[in-house]
Amino acid sequence: MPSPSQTLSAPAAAALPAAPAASPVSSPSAEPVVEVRGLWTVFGKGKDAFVVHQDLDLTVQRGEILALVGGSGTGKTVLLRQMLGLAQPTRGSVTVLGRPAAEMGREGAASRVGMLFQHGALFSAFDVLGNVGLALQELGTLPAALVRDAALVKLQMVGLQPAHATRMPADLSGGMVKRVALARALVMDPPLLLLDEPTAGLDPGSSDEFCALLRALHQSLGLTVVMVTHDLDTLFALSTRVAVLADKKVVVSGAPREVVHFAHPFVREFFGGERGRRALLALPPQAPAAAFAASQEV
Ligand SMILES: Nc1ncnc2c1ncn2[C@@H]1O[C@H](COP(=O)(O)OP(=O)(O)OP(=O)(O)O)[C@@H](O)[C@H]1O
Repeated sequence: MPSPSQTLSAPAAAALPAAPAASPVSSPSAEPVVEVRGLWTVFGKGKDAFVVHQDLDLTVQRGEILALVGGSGTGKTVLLRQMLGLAQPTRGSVTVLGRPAAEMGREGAASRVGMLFQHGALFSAFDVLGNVGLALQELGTLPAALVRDAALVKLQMVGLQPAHATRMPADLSGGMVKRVALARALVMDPPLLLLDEPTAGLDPGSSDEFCALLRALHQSLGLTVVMVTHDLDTLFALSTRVAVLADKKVVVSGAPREVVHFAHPFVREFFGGERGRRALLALPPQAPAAAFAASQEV
């Protein structure tokens, strides 16, 4: 059993059946997309200071789908916001594609990182096409027709029709809101996609469909994905690696079927029980990405 902060590495990986050769776009390579080093996040000051992250390290390699899990308030969403450059570390660094995330600026962020916020966070005053094309329109450098065409392409990519383009967010189903939000996140073709509870609020059928869409886009676009999820079905359906946030840092990371056995109260509580067993049993005998994910560094 690995010690805290340890990656489930070579020995654990060796215990797994050999993974089939993965396609080039989805294979994690030794090329970090996200590097978090010595991260401290402290809110408040003096006697009110509240430490969320304490000397946290995390590396996300190209092509991974990393699931970040942890108890409520452990700083998962804050960490995503730091990767997007929307929140600053108190100390330490968060680097995306070799540059400090905080220095990306709004346009730079949109072309490097796409974010799917929990519940979609669509602008209620704009129709579907307006929401999807917003980041391109804000650049101010493209003709309106081009922005419209690019947004239509992205709508199609997420399985929506041109007929949906003029609908308002209030007239969309939960699954459609997620798809529109995903199209918006991908409008500038970012290599990194951040997902905050991607299937929250969806019924099981819509959740499965959305997972299938995410898997297909990860494969076809060669995306690197970091997702926060409490949903075990989503975690096991998508992730190539799981990182557990507890005690203010990443206490373990590795292939999903390995991390479930890590001795930590949160891991026992999160993966234990009937739901965890069911989700684990539903895994194919050799999850394709599991073996190579097990050898990644935390
Ligand atoms: N801007 C802020 N100012 C002060 N405290 C904050 C701020 N943003 C987040 N926090 C606090 O930091 C902690 C971590 O928040 P975060 O939303 O990242 O948790 P989480 O792990 O995503 O939790 P959950 O799973 O419940 O969504 C919480 O206690 C939250 O109240």
